[in-house]
Amino acid sequence: MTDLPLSDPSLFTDACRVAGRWLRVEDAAAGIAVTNPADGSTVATVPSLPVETLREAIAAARDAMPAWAARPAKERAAILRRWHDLIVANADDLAQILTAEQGKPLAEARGEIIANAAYLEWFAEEAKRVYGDVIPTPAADRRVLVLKQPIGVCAAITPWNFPNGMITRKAGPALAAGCPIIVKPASQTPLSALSLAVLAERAGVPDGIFQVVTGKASQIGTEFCTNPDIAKISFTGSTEVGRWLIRESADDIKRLSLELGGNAPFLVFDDADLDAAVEGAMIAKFRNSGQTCVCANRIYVHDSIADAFAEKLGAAAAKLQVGPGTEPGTEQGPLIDMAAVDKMEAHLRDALDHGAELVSGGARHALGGSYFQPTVLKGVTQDMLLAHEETFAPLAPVIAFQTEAEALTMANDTEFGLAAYFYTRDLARTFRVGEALEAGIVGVNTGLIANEAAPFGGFKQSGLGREGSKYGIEEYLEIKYLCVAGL
Ligand SMILES: NC(=O)C1=CN([C@@H]2O[C@H](COP(=O)(O)OP(=O)(O)OC[C@H]3O[C@@H](n4cnc5c(N)ncnc54)[C@H](OP(=O)(O)O)[C@@H]3O)[C@@H](O)[C@H]2O)C=CC1
Ligand SMILES: O=C(O)[C@H](O)CS(=O)(=O)O
Repeated sequence: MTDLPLSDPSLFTDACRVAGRWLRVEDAAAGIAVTNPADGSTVATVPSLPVETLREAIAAARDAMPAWAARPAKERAAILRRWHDLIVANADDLAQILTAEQGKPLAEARGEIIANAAYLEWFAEEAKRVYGDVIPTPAADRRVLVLKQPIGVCAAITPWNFPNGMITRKAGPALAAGCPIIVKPASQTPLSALSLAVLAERAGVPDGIFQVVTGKASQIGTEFCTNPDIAKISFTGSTEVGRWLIRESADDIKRLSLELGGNAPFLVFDDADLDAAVEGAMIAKFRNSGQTCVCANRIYVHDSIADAFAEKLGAAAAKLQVGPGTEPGTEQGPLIDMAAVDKMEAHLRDALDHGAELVSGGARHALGGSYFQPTVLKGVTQDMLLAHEETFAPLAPVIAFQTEAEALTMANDTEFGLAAYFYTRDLARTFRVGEALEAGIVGVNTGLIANEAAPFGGFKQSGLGREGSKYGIEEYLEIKYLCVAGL
């Protein structure tokens, strides 16, 4: 079935999980080939399910929900916890599967899996703490009781950049709240989702509660948006598709959580620890080959240290070992596809044509395919393309600024507002800048900001809702109050 070096080969499956059955390409009219970006080889072919099968999955979720929601939270929590433990125990195998379809280095794949399995553990705990309220009312003979109830059948549409983690982030709170969830993973990276379904079954997640469907995105998206049995859609991906989901689901007023594009600014003030800022920028920019929604897209550095910062960043970037994710020592894998390379080159060319200077990198990598040299530019200005569009690739542009006010104006000059970062040792500036940045997540003296205890999500066109933390489960709950009279 696969030549990947797995301790447990049964974790690798090309079958979708629908209504308690495993459906292969033979059960569908067509298949979707999954390609290894490291060498272009075909890893597997998953089914392109017809809409009738998708409707079956939705009906199975609807039918399975009452029993799941009625189980004591402690029981749902125990199942989520078991699923978490199985993921952690099998993290090496899951990393192999992830790297084979996505390209990131094995260590990063493992990191993604462990860090995001933590959302299952976190929400297993939160399941037990979905508290209501008793509210005093203006009438002496009445009380208002506030209950929180599961929102209904949920659908998740997830991207290729975190094929494992974006699923546990959504499934954790949904299942904890008492909701079933149907996941449609990215067509480029469905195998991680399918392996999670194998482990969910082993953990005791009942049939219909966690299902994975693969197929034509627009067809699945339309069904999710228009099927009356779907109450909520949680999406991570491009802003364009996020807007489409809002429009398409408007008639049914579906609940939506949207984690969309970013264009994160990374500010380095003249009082910052320069080496720490370089280290943070390396993580915020080059993790996952620059393909994270919280990637530092624009690096603003005080004019007095901009050249020194660019040289240090360029030197660090030039040292990154580029190669197949499975090769020991690899720090940057291939980009997901050639379209990603084209976008990187368009941004690079535009910057160079308008006067930016190359500090390091700047070309496709000798390995060919979608490998690209980690690249650092200086002398970048705010009018260049890369200051306004998410590059989603290993391109680090350094833009000099003179004053804090100017840095903030440039940082906030975007329709996006997911993440922002800044480096300073000045306490007053920490609060001033932290409060002024228009972003849902602000990293202060760090380039790594996500964890299960924190609310992850954006301002402006970066989306709606939050994942993780005590706030994350609210996205999967409805508030109801009982007005009890005649007391
Ligand atoms: N916020 C983030 O983490 C991410 C941001 N992006 C940004 O988006 C850009 C484009 O990446 P891309 O992969 O095209 O992102 P998309 O938004 O197209 O894809 C993300 C997910 O949405 C699905 N999808 C696409 N069209 C529809 C539709 N009409 N209805 C329902 N689901 C749909 C995809 O399915 P399928 O794979 O089958 O097409 C995939 O599962 C990136 O360069 C980056 O800037 C991308 C990925 C993640
Ligand atoms: O791209 C994303 O969705 C996030 O960047 C993943 S992470 O930063 O939370 O790992």
